[in-house]
Amino acid sequence: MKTQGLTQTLSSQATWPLHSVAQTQALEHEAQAALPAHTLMQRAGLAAAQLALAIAPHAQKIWIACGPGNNGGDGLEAAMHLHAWCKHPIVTWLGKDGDMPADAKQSWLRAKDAGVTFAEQPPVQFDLAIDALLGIGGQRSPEGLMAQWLGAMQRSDVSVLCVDVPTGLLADTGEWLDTSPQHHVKAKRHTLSLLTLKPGLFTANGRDAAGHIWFNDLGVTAQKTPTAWLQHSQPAHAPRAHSSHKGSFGDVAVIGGAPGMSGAAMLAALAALHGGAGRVFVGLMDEDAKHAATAAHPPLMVRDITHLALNESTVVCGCGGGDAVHALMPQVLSSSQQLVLDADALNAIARDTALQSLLKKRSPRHKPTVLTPHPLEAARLLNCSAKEVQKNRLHAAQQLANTFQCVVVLKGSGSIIASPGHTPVINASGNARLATAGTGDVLAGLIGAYLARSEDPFAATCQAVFAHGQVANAWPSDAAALDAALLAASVR
Ligand SMILES: NC(=O)C1=CN([C@@H]2O[C@H](COP(=O)(O)OP(=O)(O)OC[C@H]3O[C@@H](n4cnc5c(N)ncnc54)[C@H](O)[C@@H]3O)[C@@H](O)[C@H]2O)[C@@H](O)CC1
Ligand SMILES: [K+]
Repeated sequence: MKTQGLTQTLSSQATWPLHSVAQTQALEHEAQAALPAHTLMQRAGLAAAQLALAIAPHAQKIWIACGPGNNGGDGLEAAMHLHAWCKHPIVTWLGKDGDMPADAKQSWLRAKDAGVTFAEQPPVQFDLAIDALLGIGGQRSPEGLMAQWLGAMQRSDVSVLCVDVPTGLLADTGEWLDTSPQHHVKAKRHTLSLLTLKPGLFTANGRDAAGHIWFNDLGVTAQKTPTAWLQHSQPAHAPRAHSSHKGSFGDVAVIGGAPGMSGAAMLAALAALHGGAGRVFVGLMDEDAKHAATAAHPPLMVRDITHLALNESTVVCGCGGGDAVHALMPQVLSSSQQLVLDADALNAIARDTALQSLLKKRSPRHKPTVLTPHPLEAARLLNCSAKEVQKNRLHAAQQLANTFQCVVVLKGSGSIIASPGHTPVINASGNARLATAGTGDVLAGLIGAYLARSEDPFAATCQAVFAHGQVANAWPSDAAALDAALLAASVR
């Protein structure tokens, strides 16, 4: 077993394994059995103290809020180091003598012996706060003193370093233990994930709660298949061969754009074009919009829907389709070689069990399908509420994928890509710039382009989702606001 692990920022690796709370606890037990007692907590505390110095090198007064369990023990260990390094840590601690885990008790005794300052209340002024209240053992909503201390941290402008997990966040799902407004986090935040990276840090409320994420494996290597993978970057596109031609990169056919909504289909089509599809056909449902669309975008081939070669194309269906798209769905589901279903196409399927049967038949016929629901569309397909979907996004995405034998992209902060037989992926790119109308249409078109030139629908979908988010990440802060048209023109 390695010695003290290294604290890393996530940019050093393209993908990261994410482990559930149960897997992390099993790993912790194994490692503890192989190491001298108390080793892991000492490593955790040292890593937290070192990171505190790195993120706030000039901080003198450091408030460390410690909870009753081992997360609090990590905070107490950190306090000892900061004290030894001539900083001024002040610990407020919720543990009770005689009623605490053995590791945390040892740390408490050692911190007292070392002369660390303990206080009943947080200091009025502090330069850095360390949240060591709850980690992966948090099971109920913080209340009383713990809630007060969390509120004080969250109201302060001072940076907060969360040990392992932001207190109150469920490490498996990224849901808050409660929905109280104290979670509107203001301060700059860092989270040091210990032993493993947990999925809840990257999806649902996790990204806002955790801020900048750091990882230290405490010198322990996780061997088990992870619960999910984090996609943090992606390989550059392979260069196009000189001999390639428009047929080398596949045909995408976009179907949608009912009267008044042709813009949505055009966004998807433009994204497919800029995303590298060889040829992009558009079957607009709004007859009156066809001329204008052809004139405005000559590279797109606007056609009658009945003239599209569905059985030779990657079809993107549903963007701006309205209720009228329902009538087209039996043919789209039966004939399309590869298929991306978005928006109104998903709503049509959710309402009609006959369409659901057609969708389920596609996979056995080797016709890959990608569904791109946002949480409400996913809820309609799963016959539950959007709240239930958000409660466990990994589970909801996998359930949809298994039910319909499709690749599923569950959109939202930390989009999830699931497919039967694959470990799900959480996408790390993207930000709130994408929270604007039409970005979902762009994503559907881009997935179409990536699918059209790939043999592996799951990998192609993961790459397209990452590339879509990456445009928002790279968008200059002083440039015009990123709208869907700019996004469609910028995707690659
Ligand atoms: N045991 C060890 O050696 C190690 C522990 N580690 C740390 O230990 C953490 C897990 O420790 P625990 O399993 O003790 O769990 P936590 O410390 O996360 O919290 C569990 C404790 O808090 C109490 N609790 C839960 N919700 C509460 C609430 N709302 N209000 C008040 N009390 C509440 C529980 O009754 C229990 O006593 C990890 O997240 C990590 O920070 C890591 O440092 C790895 C090594
Ligand atoms: K914590």
